[in-house]
Amino acid sequence: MSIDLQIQKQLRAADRVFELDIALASDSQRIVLYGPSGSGKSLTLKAIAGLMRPDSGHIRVHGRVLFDAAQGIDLRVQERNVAYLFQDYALFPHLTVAQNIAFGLTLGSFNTRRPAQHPAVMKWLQAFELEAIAHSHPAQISGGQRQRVALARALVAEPDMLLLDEPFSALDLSLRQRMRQELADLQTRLQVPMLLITHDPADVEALGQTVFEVRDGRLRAA
Ligand SMILES: Nc1ncnc2c1ncn2[C@@H]1O[C@H](COP(=O)(O)OP(=O)(O)OP(=O)(O)O)[C@@H](O)[C@H]1O
Repeated sequence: MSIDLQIQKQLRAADRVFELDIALASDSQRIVLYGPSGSGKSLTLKAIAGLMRPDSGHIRVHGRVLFDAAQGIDLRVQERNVAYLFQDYALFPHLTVAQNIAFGLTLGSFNTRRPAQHPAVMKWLQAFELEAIAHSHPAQISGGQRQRVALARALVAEPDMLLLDEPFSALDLSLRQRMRQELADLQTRLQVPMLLITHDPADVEALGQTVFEVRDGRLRAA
């Protein structure tokens, strides 16, 4: 099973209460959570990554328990072995492309001085055709290149699952189409299970092998 998740969370803000109550289990390699803004997609993704703690339930990825309220298990973000690709990619502006990718490595092997020489960093620079811009900074490269750098940084630690938050929203239309195809090809090549959240039907079309629709904090099979 790629993922087995059942979580509840109640969030209060001023006079509003939002109830998240999500249960999904799938062994698909490409899962898409699809739904309108404010439906609970990001909260679900954050719970898997360990950035939001559910009130109750459990989360298992690849058979590994990341969270289980009843058993008192709540692995730290660094222990979860899942990669999170943020909507705006969250690259470090003061680090080069190679340094950004190296940052995704576990602390023991992180070497800021010569990251472009690290075998794992070299592998991803080559895989994403980023060698020529290895020493550039994020502000000096294109949107598509930035996305590839963010993907490389997410994948360099060989995660059990790749979590993607609206990965194409920052790109213009033509690039979006191309990057969708790139991501689909990449997923086929690497066989890393991915879970993507989006409100864009074109993402569902291109990448959704298994699709769940999220409405008002709950799922319904799409
Ligand atoms: N810290 C918080 N406190 C209170 N309410 C919150 C908090 N974080 C999120 N919410 C509420 O929970 C609901 C779901 O938020 P979430 O970010 O998961 O939506 P989403 O489906 O990812 O939307 P979008 O596509 O706009 O990012 C929203 O109504 C939001 O206002």
